[in-house]
Amino acid sequence: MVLGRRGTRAKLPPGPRGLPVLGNLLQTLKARKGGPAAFGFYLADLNRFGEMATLHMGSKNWVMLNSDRVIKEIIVNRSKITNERPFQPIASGVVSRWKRTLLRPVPQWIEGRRAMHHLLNGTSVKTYGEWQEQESAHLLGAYLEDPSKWYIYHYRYTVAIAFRVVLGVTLDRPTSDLEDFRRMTTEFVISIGGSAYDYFPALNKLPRWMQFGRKFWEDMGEWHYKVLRKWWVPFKETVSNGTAPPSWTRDFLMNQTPPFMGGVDDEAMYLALSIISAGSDNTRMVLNAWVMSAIAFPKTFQKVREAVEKVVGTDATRLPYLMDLPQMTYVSAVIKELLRWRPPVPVVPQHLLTEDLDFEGYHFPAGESLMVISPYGVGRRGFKDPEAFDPDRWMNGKETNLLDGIWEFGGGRRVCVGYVITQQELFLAIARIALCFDVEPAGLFDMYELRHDVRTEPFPVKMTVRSEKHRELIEREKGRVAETASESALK
Ligand code: HEM
Repeated sequence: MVLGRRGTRAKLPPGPRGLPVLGNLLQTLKARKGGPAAFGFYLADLNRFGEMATLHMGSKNWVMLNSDRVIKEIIVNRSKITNERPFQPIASGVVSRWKRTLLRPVPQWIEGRRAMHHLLNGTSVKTYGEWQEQESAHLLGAYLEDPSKWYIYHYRYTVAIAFRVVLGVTLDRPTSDLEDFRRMTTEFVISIGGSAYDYFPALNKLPRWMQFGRKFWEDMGEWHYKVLRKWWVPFKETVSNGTAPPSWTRDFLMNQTPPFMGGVDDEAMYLALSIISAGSDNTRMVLNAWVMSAIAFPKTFQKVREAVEKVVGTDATRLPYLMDLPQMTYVSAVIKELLRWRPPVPVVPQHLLTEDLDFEGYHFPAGESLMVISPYGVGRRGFKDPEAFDPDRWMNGKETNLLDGIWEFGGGRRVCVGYVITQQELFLAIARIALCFDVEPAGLFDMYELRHDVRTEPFPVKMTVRSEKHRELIEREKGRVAETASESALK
């Protein structure tokens, strides 16, 4: 959809030289295929062109926003004209049936966004804190039982919280379903900007037999739909037979007058499960990155422990709770540094400009300029020794404001709805694990290789409970919350 004035001549910031027609498309996709580290270096290198750099991506122009200042100016201060999404017939259409909120154009997005505010506003998020404390106690319990599966538990922990927030019930899905759900989320993310059809929308008008590679995306979309139904139908049955406990999905989403988006079942399913999918995978990647930081920079791990013990004491009598978050500022600084150091979302989904914009000598035409927040660009600009993991760089009095200086959650009207929940669950997991467990490398590792997509252990780590007293502390807390959290799901 193009809402702005068209036909005006662009004057765009400089960028790397590209090929005729394809522009920088192949070099960008090649960098992305090289894995998060290679892609990160590629994106960070665009800083040499300045606070903004242009990538010509087929028929589209990505304006990479590399500094805090220009992101505030363009995405936040001008959010009225920068909150649209581009037309993406594959990622949004074929793979998502036009129903995933993240990529929807404004007219279809707005109602879902309002609905999500009911779920994730400041007051509701406080209620979820108690559940997060319960789920994190089970995370520690699972670590005790079989520490070699730490990476599996990270995902269970983040899904269990999102599942409960959205559907009101404790997680009851077997590991195989969780694997499918994770794979679905990863594939969706890869589909964003992953297909030639989204860079050259004209290709979609070719006769069907000439649309090479399209079947791959169609099969993906079909499979995603099946996975979503497998999670949704049992929940819907509990709503129908009156056994579903109160939840936002049961009481708000499925019970709107007039019904949400016309009451279409798939609408509610995509919205509810998209929140679980968005809410779990990124957070688990940050937790894994924290484990990497702990083995690569053990002094920072030690400092987390000291910051926690300064508040809860050194005698293993109590765990940290959410009420401790304001005092444990170093833990908050660790979270910000993780988001800078290893951003799980290397490029924020593109924001389409809907009115022509003249900005600092450049002219960005509406409808064809895609404003792209670049967490690697911002996170590598003006930071001393940016490859080092150094939470102290965030100890500036604004540690607990996760959005200050961090653009990993996007910005403007599309900003992530779940960042407060994320902050709470990362805080609990990091503070509690650092208090109770020793984390050491169990072999060779490369601090750039987080291997988020593998099903096995991504890098070799040995987790050991610190002492008998810490074991007892975990057992006690686990017993206290046993009736309420997803204990069985953590097995
Ligand atoms: C480290 C954790 C997370 C990261 C890095 C992250 C990142 C993002 C980003 C970059 C966006 C798009 C923003 C934009 O376009 O400007 C987004 C949107 C979204 N996020 Fe998050 N997110 C995280 C955690 C969560 C959690 C915990 C939830 C829910 C419980 C959540 C739910 C969503 C939803 C539903 C959207 C789409 C919002 C819309 O369509 O308006 N996210 N997130």
